[in-house]
Amino acid sequence: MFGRFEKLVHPYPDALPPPPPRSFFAFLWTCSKGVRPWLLMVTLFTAAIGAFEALLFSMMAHVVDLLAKVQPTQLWAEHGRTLTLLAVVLGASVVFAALQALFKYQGVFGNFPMRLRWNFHRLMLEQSMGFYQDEFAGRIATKVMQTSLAVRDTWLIVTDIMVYVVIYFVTLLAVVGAFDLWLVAPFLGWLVLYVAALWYFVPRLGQVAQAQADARSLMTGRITDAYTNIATVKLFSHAQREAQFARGAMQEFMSTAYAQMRLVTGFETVNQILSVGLIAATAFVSLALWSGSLVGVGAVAAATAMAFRLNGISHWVMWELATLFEHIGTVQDGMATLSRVQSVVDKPDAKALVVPRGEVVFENVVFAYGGKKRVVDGLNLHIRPGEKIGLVGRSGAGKSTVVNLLLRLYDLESGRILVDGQDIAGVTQASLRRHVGMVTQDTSLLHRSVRDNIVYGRPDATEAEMVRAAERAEAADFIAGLSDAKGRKGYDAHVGERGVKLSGGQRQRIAIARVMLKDAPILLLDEATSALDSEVEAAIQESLYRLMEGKTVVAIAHRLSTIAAMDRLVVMDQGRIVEVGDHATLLAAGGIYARLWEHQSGGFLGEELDEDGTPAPVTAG
Ligand SMILES: Nc1ncnc2c1ncn2[C@@H]1O[C@H](COP(=O)(O)OP(=O)(O)OP(=O)(O)O)[C@@H](O)[C@H]1O
Repeated sequence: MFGRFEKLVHPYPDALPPPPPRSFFAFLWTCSKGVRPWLLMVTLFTAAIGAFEALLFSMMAHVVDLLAKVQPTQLWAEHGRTLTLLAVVLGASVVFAALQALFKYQGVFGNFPMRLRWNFHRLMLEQSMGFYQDEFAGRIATKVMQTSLAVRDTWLIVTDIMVYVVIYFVTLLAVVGAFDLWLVAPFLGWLVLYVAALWYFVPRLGQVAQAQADARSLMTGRITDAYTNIATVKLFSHAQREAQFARGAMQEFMSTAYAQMRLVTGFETVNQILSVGLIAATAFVSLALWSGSLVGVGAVAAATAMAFRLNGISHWVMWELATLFEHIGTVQDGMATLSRVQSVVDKPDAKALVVPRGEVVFENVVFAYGGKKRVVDGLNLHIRPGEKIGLVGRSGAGKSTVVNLLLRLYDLESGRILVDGQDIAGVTQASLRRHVGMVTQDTSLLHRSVRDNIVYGRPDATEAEMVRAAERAEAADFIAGLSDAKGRKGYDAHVGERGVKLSGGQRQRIAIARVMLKDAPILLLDEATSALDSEVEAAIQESLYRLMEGKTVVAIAHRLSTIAAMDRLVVMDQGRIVEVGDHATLLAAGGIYARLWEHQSGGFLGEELDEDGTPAPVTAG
């Protein structure tokens, strides 16, 4: 039976929804897709329960009146049917409450936020690199988690708790009104004052909660920052300073906590005064009516009991309203990120890229990060199928940017990039990236096993293919010796967050193995061997050359010796190509390349290439 209700809302729908709208109510409404019928069921049963609770007092009054009139020995004989009916009504209320709980807890409570997380997470994975460079990864994750919960709670507070309160109060007025209209007066008077108190306190509590959330994230941010950069903190012996820095944020948090607690004490007191006033007024009015024989004892008991019960409810409502404001704040905050329109998107008619040859053409490519200064400025380059290009230039010349543009991590300002004649802006991003293998300078690995990290390049690869790739990347030997804290060894060992448990060179070799396994026709190497020592580099260079066979390659390296043997070297400066040629031609030309080479080789400008065409390795200066 639970299972049936648990399956009402599918937490992982297949279809990826478009980014939700950016206005608050539209956002909430869109988020509720797939859950609405069940939210409505919760509302209906809650309304029934609210009405029932108030009617319970009327039933109680009825029983009390019976007791006042009937002889004890005659009670069952005369009123047995009425009492049985009351027992049946009570029993029915249990069924209502159970159904409400099933819809609410089994149907909505867990599934609704998980459905939102699943959708938001997939939307975030589709976001461009630019998006992630503007936002902290941790903040995005927090927004995905928190906003999902806040959307659920906003819906539930409105459709469940508020409905309960309204129905309860309306029924209550009807019940006391049925005793005598004068009895309605204390409750209405209380309502006016209570709403005025809410009017005053709830927005203030909402504001202070918002300030507190900001102060909390500042405090957490400072503390996390210190832990993340613990090496720097220790290196400079700044533990004290860090502690003081965090204390500043803690104090800011405390000031919001004090402000909040003042409001709470204020409201608690006002609420208590109102409740006592209501009980006293109800007792006074009902007793006065009873003295005039206008109502029975039952009405006095029921009206006073209702006044008592309202005391508890009024408390609860204030807190629910205050958290509602907090949730609204969280939703509004998360909305800005989660409803961001994706910037690099597949065209509706995008086809899969086909790469029979591997020709790459840059045509008048212009690009600026965030539309500001041009980082690539009118770049034209024709890379023939199977050609190996070395991209050279000073730091900041735009080399990595060119490589990122070929992967379509960003969209161009103008111009086109063609792969085998197909504009990469018109093909699906997934198909483009399937055809491109890339090894970058700072490889971070996923916190999974070594095997999982390598087969990330080709999930359907066999074990033998995976091991072969590791061997070719000179990684097999050190992998055999790996073990993690849980005793997993070799390819099963987990590598730690971002691969921190491995050395830079080891990480790099796993990354190279991954790309070897992927075996894509276009290969991009961005400082691929920079983290390796000379011995390993020499060994890997061999396998990289093997990897490059038959592929179109664009390689960036600061250590020019590693790319000097490429078919063509392209020298960039300030986003433009300034020199093109092979190693010898560029040296002879005496331009930027010759100067860079001179720096690195200590002035041996005319250095000869080895027999195999590779210049003797030199270390960067
Ligand atoms: N995500 C980014 N947002 C804004 N500007 C960026 C971004 N990435 C790079 N830049 C800027 O673009 C310019 C080119 O950077 P790029 O990384 O392409 O140079 P590079 O030639 O690869 O340098 P290096 O050799 O140091 O890696 C630099 O001025 C850099 O500051």
